[in-house]
Amino acid sequence: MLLLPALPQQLTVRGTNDAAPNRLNNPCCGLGHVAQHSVHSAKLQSKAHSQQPSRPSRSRRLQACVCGVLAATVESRPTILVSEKLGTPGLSLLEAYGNVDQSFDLTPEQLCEKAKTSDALIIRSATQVTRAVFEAANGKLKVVGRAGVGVDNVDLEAATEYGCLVVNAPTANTVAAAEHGIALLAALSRNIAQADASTKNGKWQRGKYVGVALAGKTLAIFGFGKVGAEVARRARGLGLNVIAHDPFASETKAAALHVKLVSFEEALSTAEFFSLHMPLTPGTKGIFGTEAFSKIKKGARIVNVARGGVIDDVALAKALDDKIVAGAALDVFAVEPPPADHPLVGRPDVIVTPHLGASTIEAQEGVAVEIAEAVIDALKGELAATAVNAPMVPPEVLAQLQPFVTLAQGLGRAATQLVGDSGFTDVYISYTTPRSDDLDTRLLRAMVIKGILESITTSTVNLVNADLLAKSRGLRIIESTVPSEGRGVLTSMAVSLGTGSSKFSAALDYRQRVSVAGTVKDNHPYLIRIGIFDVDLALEGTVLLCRQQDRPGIIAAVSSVLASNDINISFMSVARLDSGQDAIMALGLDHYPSDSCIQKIRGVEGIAEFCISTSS
Ligand SMILES: NC(=O)c1ccc[n+]([C@@H]2O[C@H](COP(=O)([O-])OP(=O)(O)OC[C@H]3O[C@@H](n4cnc5c(N)ncnc54)[C@H](O)[C@@H]3O)[C@@H](O)[C@H]2O)c1
Ligand SMILES: O=C(O)[C@H](O)COP(=O)(O)O
Repeated sequence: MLLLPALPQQLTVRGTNDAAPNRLNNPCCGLGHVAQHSVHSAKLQSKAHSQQPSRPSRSRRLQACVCGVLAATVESRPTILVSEKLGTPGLSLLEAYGNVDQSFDLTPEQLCEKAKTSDALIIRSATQVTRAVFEAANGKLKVVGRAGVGVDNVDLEAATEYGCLVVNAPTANTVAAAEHGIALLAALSRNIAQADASTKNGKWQRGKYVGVALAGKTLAIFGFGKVGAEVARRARGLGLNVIAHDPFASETKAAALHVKLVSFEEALSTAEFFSLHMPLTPGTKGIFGTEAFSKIKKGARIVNVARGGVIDDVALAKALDDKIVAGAALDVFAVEPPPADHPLVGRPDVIVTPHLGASTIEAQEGVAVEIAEAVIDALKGELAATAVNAPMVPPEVLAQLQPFVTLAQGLGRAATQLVGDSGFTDVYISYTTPRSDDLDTRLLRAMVIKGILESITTSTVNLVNADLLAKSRGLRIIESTVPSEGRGVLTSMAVSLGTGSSKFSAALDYRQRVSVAGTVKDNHPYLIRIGIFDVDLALEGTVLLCRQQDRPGIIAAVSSVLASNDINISFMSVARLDSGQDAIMALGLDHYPSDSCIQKIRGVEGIAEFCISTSS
């Protein structure tokens, strides 16, 4: 006997043959007859008769499907911690949806403490969201929203491990950053900041602050992404010749802006001005170091509105001392604010701004709205378009896959519940689909993994971390598609686990894998195969699965035990290999049977094995 762990949804088993007589409502009423009829109906086919249980509305069920993807549903008003100044329009959106806690300048300890009770955290660049924050939150934190682009202040690995979605606002401050880059470029070429300070100091030093022209010079952009491209557009308007280095940029996009893509070395040796616009990653950290400055064109000027860490400050100070670099304009620093003894901040050949790239009224309103919407969507369980640590599923794909999300999770769970003591590492997921060539399986795969892992780990499993958790537990996911007729996205799905043993041996297929298959009918998930038996039962509620001899009386005996324990049967499905051979029966139960009832079922003659699956 096997008592299967709980399914998370409160659902009830039911069948599809709605026109069939409703005799199973009361197991004392003709159950044996109906069961016998079903058994003899077809070889390896089951007949199903059902009572329609009350169920959640379709819209609620679909909402639950999507919420399950991110496990980000929040029952009451969510708590949204805003740890840095956020534009008013974004705050208004957040306040309409949840309880907003605006707490600025938190110490790391205070942030951890607040994370324990916050569903969402909204930050800019000053808040360090470390592993400790996710550890303290322990799953409570569903989403971190970065009101801006750079997420280098968020430990993405830890966020993913804890199933916390990270979203950003990648577009609203692009122009502001580009404009700041251009402003610094102009200021740097004409000594604006130094001349301003000198003049305000009572001096009139026209000879000292002679600048250099931009027009006709070459600007090298490092990082030809959103900001880099906008800087290029503006720089060309100033008469600069623009080249760019970006290993991942498209030639077409560059050509459209009349920008030549070049190697790192060529950019260094060719340009008079440098503007940095790449993200801070392990690959770009300190990329402007001693070696780069040894190759740079003498007298170059550097603007950095990207991230402080991409420049090695000591190496730049040396290059300035050696007059290899003529000047620098820095908006960003490896540590912000920079310490008093920073090697660059106090120099007369360096101008600095306190990370102002995104600080225009327009950009701040834009990022605030962009991030508020993304965070609210995530809290509602919808997939955010600006997810940083989760696959992006386009809305149209999501709409098509929604009905299969519950099925995928249910199959993963059902298969896992049927595994014996030997465990498993190989997970085979097969999609029968008319769209075998372009089916995006990431969402369904994540939900199968969620179904599998939920019963064996305390970690939150969702679309964000499913693949990672599967890998960390040594699971090997093998996906395949089987072409089918039709126009839908999917006909059916099967999940098989590579294990030699099952607690319910009828669940083993011909390859000795625990195997279940299912489909979606009228937006409800159904099991259509267990092992080598075809069945037809809704993947919901409490189900009693029995393997028994195919002979009269057994089904009646089991239902009589249930009836004497006042357990209503809502649905049944019977399948057999051949007349007189093994058969399996699935009974939907309104209640979970008591221990004594289970003992009595165990005692029914002819029952070889049975198990109970329940959602409550
Ligand atoms: N100072 C500010 O206030 C401010 C404002 C906005 C953005 N930023 C920063 O500016 C940078 C760019 O932002 P974005 O929105 O354009 O990002 P983006 O992702 O659109 O562009 C970044 C580009 O850098 C490229 N890149 C990656 N590695 C590279 C490498 N080793 N060498 C050259 N290029 C490389 C990428 O291919 C990409 O095209 C980010 O670091 C962001 O945080 C700063
Ligand atoms: O990455 C960004 O978006 C910029 O660095 C802006 O940072 P901020 O929001 O702290 O101004």
